[in-house]
Amino acid sequence: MTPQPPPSALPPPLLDVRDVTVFRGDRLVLDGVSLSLFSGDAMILTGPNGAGKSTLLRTISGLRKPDGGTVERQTELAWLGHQDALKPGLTLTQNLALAAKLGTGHMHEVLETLDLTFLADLPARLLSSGQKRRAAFARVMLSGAPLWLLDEPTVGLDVASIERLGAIMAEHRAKGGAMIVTTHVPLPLENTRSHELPSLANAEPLWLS
Ligand SMILES: Nc1ncnc2c1ncn2[C@@H]1O[C@H](COP(=O)(O)OP(=O)(O)OP(=O)(O)O)[C@@H](O)[C@H]1O
Repeated sequence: MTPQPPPSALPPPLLDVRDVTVFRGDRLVLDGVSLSLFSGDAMILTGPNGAGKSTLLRTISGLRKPDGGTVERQTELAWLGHQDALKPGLTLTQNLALAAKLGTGHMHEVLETLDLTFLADLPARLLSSGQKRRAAFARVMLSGAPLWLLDEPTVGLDVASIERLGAIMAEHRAKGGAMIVTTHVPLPLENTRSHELPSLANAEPLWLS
């Protein structure tokens, strides 16, 4: 007979970050950061400019390796960086075509949800900065990934768009997704957890032994 887990056993976290240390140049930016993320979680990553929020998200995403510690995840992720990464001469739909092909989201649905349908055939160079940010976020939705790493998703967004983003995030969590979000403005999200990164900017340069 297959042994069953005890009824009280918690499911494993979608993401488990243990004692992560990262240097940039000769500076220690992340010093032993640990956090876990479970299905339905929304974690707000806070800290002053330069505290290492983007560095942590890039490390979790696998874009850079930690100098110490481990990052374990049980699921696919989608990462939204500072750059919107849209090709100016391609239309919005053309820009999103690859993400739609590789992911499980539906282009029509995602454009509608983000109020981008009326811009679908416009070259990206003609989009406003807030529209570009929404377009970049469309890639995250198109991926269908359960784990979202969102680096300042609200930059350039108006109040209505921030409200819409909050609703999208809440729906993602309700479906079992999870996210880490860096932001310098309050988000319309309930029951969030927060993780504050201290600024190590004034620390003496250190070297790995
Ligand atoms: N390529 C690089 N080489 C060396 N140092 C870097 C590099 N990129 C970033 N840094 C440094 O790493 C530190 C953390 O930067 P990071 O962008 O992760 O901070 P942040 O908390 O996201 O800041 P912000 O709130 O301004 O977006 C900063 O001191 C920055 O100067």
